Amino acid sequence: MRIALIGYGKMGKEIEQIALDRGHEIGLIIDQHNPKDLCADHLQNIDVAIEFTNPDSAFGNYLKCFEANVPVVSGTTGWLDQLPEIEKQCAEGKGFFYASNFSLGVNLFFELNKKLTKLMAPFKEYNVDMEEIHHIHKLDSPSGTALTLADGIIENHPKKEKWIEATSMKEDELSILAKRHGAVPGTHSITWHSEVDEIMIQHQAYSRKGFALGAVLAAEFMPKKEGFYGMKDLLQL
Ligand SMILES: NC(=O)C1=CN([C@@H]2O[C@H](COP(=O)(O)OP(=O)(O)OC[C@H]3O[C@@H](n4cnc5c(N)ncnc54)[C@H](OP(=O)(O)O)[C@@H]3O)[C@@H](O)[C@H]2O)C=CC1
Ligand SMILES: O=C(O)C1=N[C@H](C(=O)O)C[C@H](O)C1
Repeated sequence: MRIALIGYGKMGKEIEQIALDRGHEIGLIIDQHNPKDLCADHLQNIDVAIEFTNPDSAFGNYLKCFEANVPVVSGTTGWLDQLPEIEKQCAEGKGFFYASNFSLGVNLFFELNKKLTKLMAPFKEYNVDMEEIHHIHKLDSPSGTALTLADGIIENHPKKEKWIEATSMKEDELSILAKRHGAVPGTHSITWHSEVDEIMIQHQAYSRKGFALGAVLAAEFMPKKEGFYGMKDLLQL
């Protein structure tokens, strides 16, 4: 498979290594210094583009790939206000795969979070909050993963209506505390606490390898596909 890497930073480089190990070819590399190369001519022989850039660049990159009819796998976070336009283009025949987190472990953690929320919801003795810790270079906050976890709680808890990036005493608000520290690849913790005890579930990434492998597996899934896909389609969760 010929892959275009859009974004050649921490994730782009990790993905390149795994893609080469799995026998793929990197046909094009785009970063901030050469974004003009992201045009239909250069994308001609590309089977799939993998996009890991930043919240401001991602949407424009998707549209350029769509113009060239190249399906996109994207892990960039912080652009979801433009999701309706991407969904519209997918309904019209473009191919797009998005995950706030591509690791197998986090996607199992998403399911565990929903199940635990359903179990805890009837017990008013317990309230819930979330903490995420990432490296100091991260641009968006809370993380995309934290927002997916928050959706999993809000959809399954009758009292929680919205998340807030602060400590909240309000019953309808889910507090998310975002911390930035050193080179942490990504740690997410959810704590259900009562006056007498607490139950905590946590996912801690040891490196970016799990994210990168998931993105390459998604890329292998996407060539010639139309529509909007996510990890549930890939992992059949
Ligand atoms: N879904 C998931 O599983 C994961 C998602 N992420 C997300 O992926 C994104 C990237 O993360 P990470 O690799 O750590 O970030 P980095 O900052 O290390 O890399 C970003 C890359 O994007 C490039 N870039 C910036 N603007 C453009 C542009 N207009 N066109 C093309 N390339 C551009 C940068 O170029 P230059 O080097 O020249 O500045 C750099 O190569 C973030 O949004 C992060 O939250 C991260 C890990 C896992
Ligand atoms: O920026 C990162 O590094 C990460 N971003 C994703 C997110 O926002 O959830 C996934 C992972 O946590 C690493």
